Amino acid sequence: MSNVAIKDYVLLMKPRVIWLLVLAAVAGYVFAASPRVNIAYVVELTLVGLLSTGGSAAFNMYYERDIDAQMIRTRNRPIPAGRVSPGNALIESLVLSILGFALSYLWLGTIPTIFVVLGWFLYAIVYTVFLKCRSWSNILIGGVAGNAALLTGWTVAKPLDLEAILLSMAIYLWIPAHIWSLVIRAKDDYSRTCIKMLPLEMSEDRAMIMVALLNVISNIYMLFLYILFLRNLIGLIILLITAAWSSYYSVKAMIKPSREVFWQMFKASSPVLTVFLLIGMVLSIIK
Ligand code: HEM
Ligand SMILES: CC(C)=CCC/C(C)=C/CC/C(C)=C/COP(=O)(O)OP(=O)(O)O
Repeated sequence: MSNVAIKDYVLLMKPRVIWLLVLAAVAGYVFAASPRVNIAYVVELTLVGLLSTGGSAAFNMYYERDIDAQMIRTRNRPIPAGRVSPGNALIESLVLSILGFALSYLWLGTIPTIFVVLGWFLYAIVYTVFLKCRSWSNILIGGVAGNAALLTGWTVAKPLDLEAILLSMAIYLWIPAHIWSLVIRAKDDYSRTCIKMLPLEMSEDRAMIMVALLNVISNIYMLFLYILFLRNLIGLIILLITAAWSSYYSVKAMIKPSREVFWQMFKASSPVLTVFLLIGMVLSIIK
């Protein structure tokens, strides 16, 4: 198999995206296990996370190959570009996913595996197959898969509890601004497809105000969690700076709305969640 082909089979896993899902799962574990963190579980969660989220992403690319061909952002993906056959992509998806589920059960146990399978099913089947072209509520239901990623890690160390749910809600509340900021910026692209997204069902001005506000609400919620659970001034200041940077784009969008500022908001979304998870892990271990 040539290097090009291997690269395309890796691209089917959406590596630019799933690394943060794996970090969410590892962070869930560290939040629950601190200060007694078992590196073996961190490695196992990383491998299970890569396999299961990568398998779900490959299934999404297989199932949505016709939609991907319609959007400028996605038409050069391996299947619409003709570099990987749909059949091979489906095989990769199923092999990765089943291996991920099996290793999760062997290494992590029943409850974490339930969250892995739940996350996979919510994203690959409920969101991708049933809702994406049927209702703008697709991300409100599919977004629970984001909770599942963090809860997979948490339940390796502790039973599910209110703290776990509140922490996982940082991801759930982060998703709408994360995806809808991209939808606003790529409105013409999305409008060519069957995909339903709330910003496409309302005036652009109202969509911009809604997403700008959701972005600020998501940032405030993450700061609230730090104050509630971590109470570390340095960590709070670091998150505050990151959240302020992200919220700056919301303020900019409110003053002078433009599609470009929503691209900047989208690109700022992952760093905010990354800082929240990373600093949260460090503070959990040292507190
Ligand atoms: C229903 C839930 C979600 C939807 C619909 C969604 C949608 C998207 C889309 C359309 C992209 C652009 C992909 C591309 O063009 O390659 C993206 C990028 C990304 N997503 Fe999400 N996402 C969701 C949940 C999540 C979650 C839960 C995480 C992590 C915890 C995440 C992490 C990322 C990252 C790291 C990127 C790359 C961002 C960048 O390029 O700067 N997403 N997402
Ligand atoms: C535990 C587990 C397996 C969880 C699954 C996690 C999860 C929430 C995955 C969503 C991340 C992702 C690849 C979104 C792309 O959305 P999209 O398909 O709308 O993006 P696209 O338009 O770029 O294809």
